Amino acid sequence: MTEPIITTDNLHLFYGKKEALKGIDLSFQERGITALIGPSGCGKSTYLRCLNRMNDLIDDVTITGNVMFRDQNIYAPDTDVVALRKEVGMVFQQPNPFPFSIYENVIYGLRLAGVKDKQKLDEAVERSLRQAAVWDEVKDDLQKNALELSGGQQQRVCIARVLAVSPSVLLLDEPTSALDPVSSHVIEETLLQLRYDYTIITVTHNLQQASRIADRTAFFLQGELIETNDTKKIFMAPEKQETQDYISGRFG
Ligand SMILES: Nc1ncnc2c1ncn2[C@@H]1O[C@H](COP(=O)(O)OP(=O)(O)OP(=O)(O)O)[C@@H](O)[C@H]1O
Repeated sequence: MTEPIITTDNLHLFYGKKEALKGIDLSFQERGITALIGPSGCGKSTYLRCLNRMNDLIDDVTITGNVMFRDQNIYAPDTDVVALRKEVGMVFQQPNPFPFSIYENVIYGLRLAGVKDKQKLDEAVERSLRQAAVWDEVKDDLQKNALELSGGQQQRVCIARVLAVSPSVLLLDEPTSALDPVSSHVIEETLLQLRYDYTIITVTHNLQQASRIADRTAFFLQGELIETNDTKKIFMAPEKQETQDYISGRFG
């Protein structure tokens, strides 16, 4: 096995005095999809947000333990958080395009990074929209306001916006839960293609979705990681009783 791309080691997180993550040891190999599952409030989103320091934006959060991205401890004081979030990008539950054109949405990060070369920007737009499987639907009207697209198209433009800055890791927080079944299916198919090139970590409430798309699955309960394994094993032969109870619908 190669070195993991992300490792968390004894990761604890407190919101004020409330401990939301209770010492999570988990690592992710490069490429492929890992699903984070578990009942509401178990800490999935909190954990995901630790991986690119999104919890920094929340008041009164205390984090201890290590989060390594390759050989870099991302909570080290000298971490360049903007550079980190370029490498470890995030897509949220609600599609959140900016209120301007599809083109400008996709190149947003590149503009921030100072890229001005029109040909480079055009290439990045086409590459990213193709990878996000929305190019054919929008290529004739890239100047259209992204807010005029359907929810599913908006979400794929948001994925393209993250891909445009060439990340290594994609974090997705319930990326389909605000979408209709057809759009959700298209996003799932898109992720199944992207898994060959990117390390994808997705939070999902939808166990069928986890079993359809994830190579590996991690089950969280009350701030603890109960079990992680190949998805087939988690669903067919979990090692822990709590996992069995959860996937068979006994709680959550
Ligand atoms: N900003 C916050 N301030 C205080 N407590 C929070 C905050 N965000 C989450 N929590 C608490 O931390 C715990 C874990 O929440 P988190 O959102 O990570 O769970 P989750 O498993 O993603 O839940 P869901 O599936 O409902 O989104 C919960 O008890 C939640 O109430």
